Amino acid sequence: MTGSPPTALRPQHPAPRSLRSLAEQFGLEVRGELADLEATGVVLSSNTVRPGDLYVGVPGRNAHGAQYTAAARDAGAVAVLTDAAGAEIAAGAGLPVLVADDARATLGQVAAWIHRTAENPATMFAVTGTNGKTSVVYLLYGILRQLGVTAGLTSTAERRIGDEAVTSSLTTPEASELHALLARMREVDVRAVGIEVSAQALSRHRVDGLVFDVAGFTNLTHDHLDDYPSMQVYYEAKRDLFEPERSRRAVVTVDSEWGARLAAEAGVPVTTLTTRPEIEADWRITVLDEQPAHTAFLLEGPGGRRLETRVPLLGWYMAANAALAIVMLVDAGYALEGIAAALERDGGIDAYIPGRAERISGERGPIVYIDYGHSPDAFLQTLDAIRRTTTGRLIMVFGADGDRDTTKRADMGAIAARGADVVVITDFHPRWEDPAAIRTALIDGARAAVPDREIHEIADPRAAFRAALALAGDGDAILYAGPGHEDYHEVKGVKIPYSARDDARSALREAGWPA
Ligand SMILES: CC(=O)N[C@H]1[C@@H](OP(=O)(O)OP(=O)(O)OC[C@H]2O[C@@H](n3ccc(=O)[nH]c3=O)[C@H](O)[C@@H]2O)O[C@H](CO)[C@@H](O)[C@@H]1O[C@H](C)C(=O)N[C@@H](C)C(=O)N[C@H](CCC(=O)O)C(=O)O
Ligand SMILES: Nc1ncnc2c1ncn2[C@@H]1O[C@H](COP(=O)(O)OP(=O)(O)OP(=O)(O)O)[C@@H](O)[C@H]1O
Repeated sequence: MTGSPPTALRPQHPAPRSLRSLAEQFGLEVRGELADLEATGVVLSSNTVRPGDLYVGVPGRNAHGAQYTAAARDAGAVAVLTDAAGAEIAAGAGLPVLVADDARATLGQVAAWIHRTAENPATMFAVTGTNGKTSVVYLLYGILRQLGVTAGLTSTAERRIGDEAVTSSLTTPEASELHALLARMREVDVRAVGIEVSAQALSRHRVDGLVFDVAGFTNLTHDHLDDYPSMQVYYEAKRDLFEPERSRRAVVTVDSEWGARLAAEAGVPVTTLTTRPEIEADWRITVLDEQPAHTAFLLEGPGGRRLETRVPLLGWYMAANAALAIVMLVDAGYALEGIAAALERDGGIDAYIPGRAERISGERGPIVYIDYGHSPDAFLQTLDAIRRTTTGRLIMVFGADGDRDTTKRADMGAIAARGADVVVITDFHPRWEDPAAIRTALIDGARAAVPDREIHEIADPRAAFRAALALAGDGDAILYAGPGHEDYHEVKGVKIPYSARDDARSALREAGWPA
């Protein structure tokens, strides 16, 4: 990994594609002269144009992308693809214009064509659900490596090819970035790819132009109700992944009613998986042992197939995530016996998931977990998992996103107050909102649920974590939920450097504990 990673991974030896053929292939209206022009890439932002790229200008919340055609031209774009309104805007910029009815809806197929995604031999795995997507993608990646398979992934945290990684901005990249990433993976002979697919990605055409070999579903709980008017509409956005246009087959966790509905309504063959003894499913997970540093489980499937292993992470749900990854591999054609042998050889699953219940404390002192959970169910599950493996007190530090689903704040406060002995409420990406008002919403939720819970309100996250640490001793646990792998705080449009993991390590050392 380099010190200053590039923002996107692209093929280093792209094969040029004729723009005239592209226009014919996709029935695009051409304004201007294409002559023998060729494109070697396709991008959605003028800021990422490289010479030879096709720039795609789509309407956004703030601007029409066609407004940046001149900037794209100056950076070396050979043409612009946009809609009718964009074509008017781009007219004076001196680039040939390709016109589509809906440029964003065309982008996926165009990017797939330019990067020849259909010829990519890698097995493609998609993972969706409210919580657990990143975890499953890293677990797939880890197990594939244990099997000796060259693997890649894209997640909320990173885009990763072997040991090369860049930091992600979106959970699921825009289609232009995704197909370029897959082309780069093909150049280095990646044979299997795990792709985290958000509901927003499905709604916004980011995974168009790709048919996944196996799609996996974790769960569906309250989140993103700023983007979707109801849980039903949020569910429908996810369900779209489980249609033949997007996937060949699916593995669905049926612990929840949403999962059971999905298994019944999916348009592709479904294999089911559960952790609950009372639910019927093809595969069943039984948790055998829960420890702060690992969870052991038994996976049993059709025809008496079994696999007993452990995942180096806290919580029953990590066993569920690991089992989902294993069943997805089996459905893609990897032999369960081969997986079992590789895991046994290595003493269990070998995976590192940045900032997911990541233990950053040493052998002595309070156990400190930094987690990315920022939804009510994620809080519930992580608190429960820590409670089950901790003898001492449980102190939780958290805040809530500004300018995101405000309806979940009261629940987040309530769940924290019920699950933790002490709650420390702090700031977390206030963005353009008043941070004090966000804290108040969380505190009100907490007080309504448990009026006498010990609650501290400390705006500065560094001070909040140190206050939590001052209250903790050997045998106690601190859950700092929200920041996970992130290395910034977003305040009024500015990303201020802040790594909860680094800061918590420093705080532990300042307090005389190993970290
Ligand atoms: C609401 C939404 O989806 N917004 C996305 C959208 O931004 P926007 O509509 O504000 O874009 P805009 O600023 O109006 O610009 C319009 C166009 O001009 C282009 N432009 C703009 C400026 C410039 O100098 N040059 C240029 O080319 C932009 O790239 C864009 O294509 O297009 C941008 C470029 O692709 C995205 O980065 C941006 O995602 C934002 C950051 C976002 O937060 N999206 C969220 C909703 C999201 O997708 N989240 C899920 C979360 C998953 C989870 O938690 O599970 C995800 O998958 O990440
Ligand atoms: N299977 C699961 N069921 C419930 N909660 C889970 C599960 N897996 C993970 N979590 C919780 O959700 C948090 C986020 O996990 P993860 O990053 O894997 O989910 P995600 O779906 O990728 O989230 P995001 O889309 O926000 O990146 C974890 O730290 C944990 O608290």
